[in-house]
Parts: sequence; structure tokens; C-alpha cells
Amino acid sequence: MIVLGLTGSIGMGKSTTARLFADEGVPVHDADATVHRLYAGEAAPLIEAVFPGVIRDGVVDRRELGTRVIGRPEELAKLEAIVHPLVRRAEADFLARERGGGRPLVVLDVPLLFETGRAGAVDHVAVVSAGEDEQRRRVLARPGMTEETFAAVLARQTPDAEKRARAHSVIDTSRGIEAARDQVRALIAALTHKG
Ligand SMILES: CC(C)(COP(=O)(O)OP(=O)(O)OC[C@H]1O[C@@H](n2cnc3c(N)ncnc32)[C@H](O)[C@@H]1O)[C@@H](O)C(=O)NCCC(=O)NCCS
Ligand SMILES: Nc1ncnc2c1ncn2[C@@H]1O[C@H](COP(=O)(O)OP(=O)(O)OP(=O)(O)O)[C@@H](O)[C@H]1O
Repeated sequence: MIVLGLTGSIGMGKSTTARLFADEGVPVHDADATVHRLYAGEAAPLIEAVFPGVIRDGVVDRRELGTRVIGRPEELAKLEAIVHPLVRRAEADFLARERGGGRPLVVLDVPLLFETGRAGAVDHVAVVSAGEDEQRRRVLARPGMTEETFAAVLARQTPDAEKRARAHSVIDTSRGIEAARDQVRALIAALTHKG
């Protein structure tokens, strides 16, 4: 079973591309979705203990948490120390389940694959990119996003050019969904020796 690590910087199209793999029947583990689940469950009391007042109706309020950690590296590090081990456990459980399933290929969607030093822990690294101008347009179009927040997130991420240089393959999302789908299909075929 080949484990493909799918990654990419903010707004480059990683979640959209992960769905394209799922559309092709490839099992995908989504780290962001795991974080959402954890914030409504077992991580909530752990986070409240370090960041009092961030829970609303039993669930971590991401907007509020974001104001406490984005642009504050020491605070973000405290959050990551809680969240990342739980996400890794969920990924390990996913891989253990899939290893018995006979699938040729699975995807780990990991936003911080390079930043957390895990690019060497997967068989193939695919980086999603759209170029920095398109990235900026997409991110600044999000409600509530500011130049300052964008800059603070980027400062915590390995630069896109470095990600592309270190990846085994690059998926370009700047040319629309169908062009990205073609690239995903070609990559699946290449990795599973089909087509
Ligand atoms: C700070 C939080 C609350 C903001 O939530 P929000 O819903 O507004 O944004 P979202 O999660 O969609 O992230 C937006 C962008 O920031 C990036 N980002 C998120 N966390 C981090 C981080 N720790 N380091 C660098 N970039 C990050 C994401 O990759 C994405 O590109 C949230 O990102 C969070 O809880 N982060 C810590 C957990 C984490 O590291 N998650 C990402 C990998 S699993
Ligand atoms: N192949 C594509 N063609 C056109 N638009 C795309 C493509 N992929 C993604 N987009 C658009 O880019 C934006 C960001 O995509 P997406 O949410 O998948 O990015 P992301 O990298 O997961 O973001 P983040 O890291 O911030 O969570 C969305 O508006 C999405 O519709």
C-alpha cells in the first residue's frame, strides 16, 4: 500500500484536491476534519484548560482560538502540543485500518507535512500549488481574512517554492477543477501502475 502525503500552503487548494482523490475511490484521511472532530470532543477540555473562554456550547470556537494563537508563536506552540499528537494518533489508526484492506493507495491530507518534519514518513509527497498571486487572491477573498492574518499564517508555513522543490509531484490548481482532476487521475495511475 502506497501512502501519499498531500500537502500545500494556505489557500492552494489542498482540501479541494483531497476530494478529487476521494472521488476516484482513494481512501483519504483529512487532518483538518480530524481537528474539527477533536474540537467538538476530546480536545475541547484540554484546550479550554490552556486557553480559558474559547469553548462555546461545548465546542472550541475556532475564530476565538485563532485570535489567541495566530501571530503568537509561543501560544500556537502550546496549541500544537495538544492537537498534533491526537491528529497523529488518528492518522496511525487510519493507516492500520487501511493496511488490512488491500488498497493500492491511500492519501494522508496533512497541511503541515513539511513543517512537522513528516515528509519522509510517507511514500510519495504531492504538493498542491496555484502560485502566490492566485493564493493571495483566494485567501484575501475569505470573510474576515486580513493581510495581517495571512502574513502570520504564511510566516509559520514552509514557503511554497521549497515545498514544490522537495515534493515528488506538484498538482497545479490554478487552471480549474477539471485540470486538477486530470492531474489527480494521472498521478493515481502512475503510482498504481495503471493506464
Ligand atoms: C488557529 C485555528 C483555530 C484557526 O482555525 P480556522 O478555522 O480559522 O483556520 P483553518 O484551520 O482552516 O486554517 C487556515 C490555514 O492556516 C493553516 N494553519 C492552521 N494551523 C496552523 C499551524 N499550526 N501552523 C501553520 N499553519 C497553520 C492551515 O493549514 C490553513 O492553511 C486552527 O487552524 C487551529 O486550531 N490550528 C492548530 C491546529 C493545527 O495545527 N492544524 C493544522 C494541521 S492539522
Ligand atoms: N483546481 C481548482 N480550480 C479552481 N479553484 C480551486 C481549485 N482548487 C481549489 N480552488 C479554490 O481555491 C480556494 C481554496 O481551496 P481549498 O479550500 O481547497 O484550499 P486549502 O489549501 O485546503 O486551504 P486551507 O489550507 O486554507 O484550508 C477555494 O475557493 C477553492 O474553491
